[in-house]
Amino acid sequence: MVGLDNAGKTTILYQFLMNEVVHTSPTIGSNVEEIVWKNIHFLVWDLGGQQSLRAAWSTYYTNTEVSPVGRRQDIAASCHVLHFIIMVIDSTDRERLAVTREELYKMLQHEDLTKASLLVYANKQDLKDSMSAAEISKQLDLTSIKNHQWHIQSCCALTGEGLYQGLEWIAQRIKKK
Ligand SMILES: Nc1nc2c(ncn2[C@@H]2O[C@H](COP(=O)(O)OP(=O)(O)OP(=O)(O)O)[C@@H](O)[C@H]2O)c(=O)[nH]1
Ligand SMILES: [Mg+2]
Repeated sequence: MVGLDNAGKTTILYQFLMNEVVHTSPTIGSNVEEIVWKNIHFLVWDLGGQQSLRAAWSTYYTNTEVSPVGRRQDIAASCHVLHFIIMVIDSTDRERLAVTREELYKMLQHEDLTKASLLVYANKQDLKDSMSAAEISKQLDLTSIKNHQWHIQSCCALTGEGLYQGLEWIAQRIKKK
């Protein structure tokens, strides 16, 4: 799970895990949690989005299924593992959408992510000056993405609205494989 700082990644992760809004501070490094939903184990890596930390994102692209916890390596070895990119966007952050776009296309070109599908969360829809998913999709030129499956989902991490619809899209993609 990637995206610029302040997008709401950590808030989303813990909303999934605990059904509540936790107090966050900017992530330095990463958080990793396992979310189980509809019998699917999502091992979610939440990466810090500050500019100085973005260069480190690519170090997570390989072997994302292997966590420091040995038990999960067993799970990874015995199960069908698929990789997804979840990109979280602060839908009010118009000024930095171009930066997000740059980071997104850099990721999609990375050789370790050629098979990854992309879920974009247009977060912070509760704020009245937020851009719609359609507007963000247009600005990011998502329709130009041909080599990756993608989907954009509007959401609000504070209420949880839209979050599971995003996971549902991932679940559907898993079923089709
Ligand atoms: N209004 C509103 N605020 C949100 C929403 N989601 C997250 N926030 C707030 O946005 C701020 C940043 O959230 P984080 O989850 O820490 O952001 P992050 O993407 O993890 O940031 P980094 O760790 O620096 O990359 C916090 O104050 C959150 O409470 C949302 O849907 N609506
Ligand atoms: Mg964070």
